Amino acid sequence: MAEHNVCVELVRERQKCTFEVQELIHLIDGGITATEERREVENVVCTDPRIKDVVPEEYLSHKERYENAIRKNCILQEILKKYTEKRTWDNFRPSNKYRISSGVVKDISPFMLHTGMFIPTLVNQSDDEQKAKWVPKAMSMEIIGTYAQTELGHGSFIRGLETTATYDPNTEEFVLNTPNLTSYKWWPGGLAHTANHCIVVAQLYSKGQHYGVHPFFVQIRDIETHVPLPGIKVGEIGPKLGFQTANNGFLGFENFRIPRRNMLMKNAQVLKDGTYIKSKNDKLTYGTMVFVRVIILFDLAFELSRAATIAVRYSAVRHQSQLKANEPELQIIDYVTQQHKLFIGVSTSHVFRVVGLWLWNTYVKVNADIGKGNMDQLPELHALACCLKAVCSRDAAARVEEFRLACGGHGFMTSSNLPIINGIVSASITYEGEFSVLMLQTARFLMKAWNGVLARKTLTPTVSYLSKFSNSDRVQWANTTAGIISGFQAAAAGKTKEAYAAIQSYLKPGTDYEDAWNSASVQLVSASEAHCRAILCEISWSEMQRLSKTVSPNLGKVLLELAELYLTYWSLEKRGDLLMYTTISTADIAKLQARYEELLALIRPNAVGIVDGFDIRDEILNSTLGAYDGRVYERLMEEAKKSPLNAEPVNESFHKYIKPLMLKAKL
Ligand SMILES: CCCCCCCC/C=C\CCCCCCCCCC(=O)SCCNC(=O)CCNC(=O)[C@H](O)C(C)(C)COP(=O)(O)OP(=O)(O)OC[C@H]1O[C@@H](n2cnc3c(N)ncnc32)[C@H](O)[C@@H]1OP(=O)(O)O
Ligand SMILES: Cc1cc2nc3c(=O)[nH]c(=O)nc-3n(C[C@H](O)[C@H](O)[C@H](O)COP(=O)(O)OP(=O)(O)OC[C@H]3O[C@@H](n4cnc5c(N)ncnc54)[C@H](O)[C@@H]3O)c2cc1C
Repeated sequence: MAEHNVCVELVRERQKCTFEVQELIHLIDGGITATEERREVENVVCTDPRIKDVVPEEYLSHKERYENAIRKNCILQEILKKYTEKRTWDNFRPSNKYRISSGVVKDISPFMLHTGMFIPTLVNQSDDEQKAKWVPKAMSMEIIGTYAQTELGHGSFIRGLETTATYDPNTEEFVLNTPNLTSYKWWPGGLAHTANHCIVVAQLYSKGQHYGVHPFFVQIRDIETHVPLPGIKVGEIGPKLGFQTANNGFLGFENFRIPRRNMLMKNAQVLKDGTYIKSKNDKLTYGTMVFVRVIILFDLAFELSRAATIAVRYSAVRHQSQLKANEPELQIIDYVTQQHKLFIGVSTSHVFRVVGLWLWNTYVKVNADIGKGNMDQLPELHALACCLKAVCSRDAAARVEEFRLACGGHGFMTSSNLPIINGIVSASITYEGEFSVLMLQTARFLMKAWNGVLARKTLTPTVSYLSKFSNSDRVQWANTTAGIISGFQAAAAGKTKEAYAAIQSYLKPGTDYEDAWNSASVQLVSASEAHCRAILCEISWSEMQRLSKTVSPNLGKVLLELAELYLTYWSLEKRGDLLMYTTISTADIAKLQARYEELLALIRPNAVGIVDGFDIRDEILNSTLGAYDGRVYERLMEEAKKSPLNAEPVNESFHKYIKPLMLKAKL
């Protein structure tokens, strides 16, 4: 970016920066080559003239917006394919594909479920022969798919799904049916008019027996004409709070037949005569959801980095109010309340990225063990993925909303892109497992772990701290990062113990365990949250410490400041818990508050440099407020002028309605 076009505030901010921004960019990307490759492909995509919209997408009708999203995403696929053929991008991460898609359409790609869930399910749930047949076609986009699990009547409770797949040994086919209105598939992204195939999760019946939900590979449209196949009822579910271009659909089946080998058979099988071969673990059917819950953390870190870049740059450009009489109006970033709104969001993006990588590595290891037949660590991975997906999505939505508020009125403009990012992030609290539902899954694991504590068993690594803090009432507090982490673990242990005790207290004679569980469930969710916060604090601190040793001292210092800010912010937010479960005093809290304010001041000079370190191109930011040059007001006006209402000085509604109204008023 040519520095001469940059507004004076951002030039000054960049001069103040105490570390090398390029070094931070390489750290986030995973190396210099990775940065170069990402930039190369972003450059090719974002400078393609076919990608640029003449009319901003938010002015298009619902239908036009979808068609435009498809057109541009097809160009993106074409470019990516061409480049992948040309060279091997060893360092080009899958997450970069997602990142680039934000430079193509502002909202969600209708192909997201193809990449995010259809392909992963084919890879993880098909046997070798099925994989060889389907995966190359899906990878090359010869076929386009989605993941159809949720129904009108059931989303969370997968065992309650109603779509049936009944095996007919005479023809060696499954017959798919949608028995009720509530059994219609409802929500899958790209299902409405994009996909010609999908993974359908349905209740399996064979030889008159019911075997629970299983995944099936189903073609729903003709490959040539795209017309829905006979027996398929498919359409779009309509506008939503966000995800306008995701093309979410509904789907019903009427005696729709698929070959026997279209059941994904890596885990369970149905033989030609209808004999059912059970999976080693029936929860492996839920494997794609675990995978997606893990990668959602990267997505949240990225969306937070976009919102942070917009709000921090804008806050450096924007001047408002005088702190002292006769002095110039302050850059709003110099108000400490503004720093309080901004910097925790910046640091949270780093925390989610490093914890996301840790979770990804855990996932890879556990998955490799599962491949060798060892399922021992699956419950721990499931419990981790559930609470991290739930808490991080909720936190990310709160942070994006705070960034929007930090931009005042202009943050409410669609052209700021904060409302669209808000919609994208809010959706993630619900999809891939609703917040409370996932938190209660982790709580199940915690209750079992507490049984282990009582039985003096050795606990699995992520809950081993429960044993350490099981006996003491209030844990000794220390105003250090190690002390904070111990404090969070003590709070998690205390809450787990209390939730466990609450269940026991509700378990009066004649009360079922499930009812006692329900009565204690507010406490169970609270225990899950505390456990998750302990993990976020412990892992982010150890990872940021490790990373800080791999970079220059100046950058290392900034990374540690961001990590400490995260710990200190959450200690202050959760001071009530710390007062209950540790010996923290009011004097200790005052010290934490003082350190927090000190950290805000330390981060302040580097704030613009830190968000520059996310290295998000203007085309991917899509924001009038966040562009690299800081020409906020010019861009707001340029975008306003694009409103179709500004194409004519007098709108015809004046003559049709307003004038008659005014004339009637005169009478
Ligand atoms: C290098 C990185 C690459 C990065 C690439 C980045 C690219 C980014 C690109 C794209 C991003 C992808 C974005 C994708 C967008 C997705 C859009 C949304 C899609 C969807 O929403 S699909 C639908 C998702 N639906 C759900 O999530 C439903 C939620 N419900 C459930 O999961 C379950 O029903 C339940 C867990 C709530 C309950 O199940 P149930 O069978 O009733 O089980 P229980 O009786 O409660 O428990 C039984 C037992 O099983 C354990 N268990 C449950 N689930 C699992 C599991 N998944 N794995 C392992 N174990 C499980 C449970 O804990 C119980 O154990 P216990 O009895 O206690 O021992
Ligand atoms: C933008 C978006 C995209 C989506 N994409 C897809 C897709 O591609 N494919 C697909 O299959 N699905 C998709 N979904 C569906 C999504 O996975 C479900 O909406 C989600 O799993 C929640 O299920 P539900 O809607 O049935 O909510 P419900 O389960 O009905 O939740 C409603 C309320 O009930 C509460 N509740 C439910 N069960 C319990 C319980 N056991 N204990 C306590 N409280 C409970 C919840 O906490 C919540 O407050 C998408 C959803 C959205 C919003």
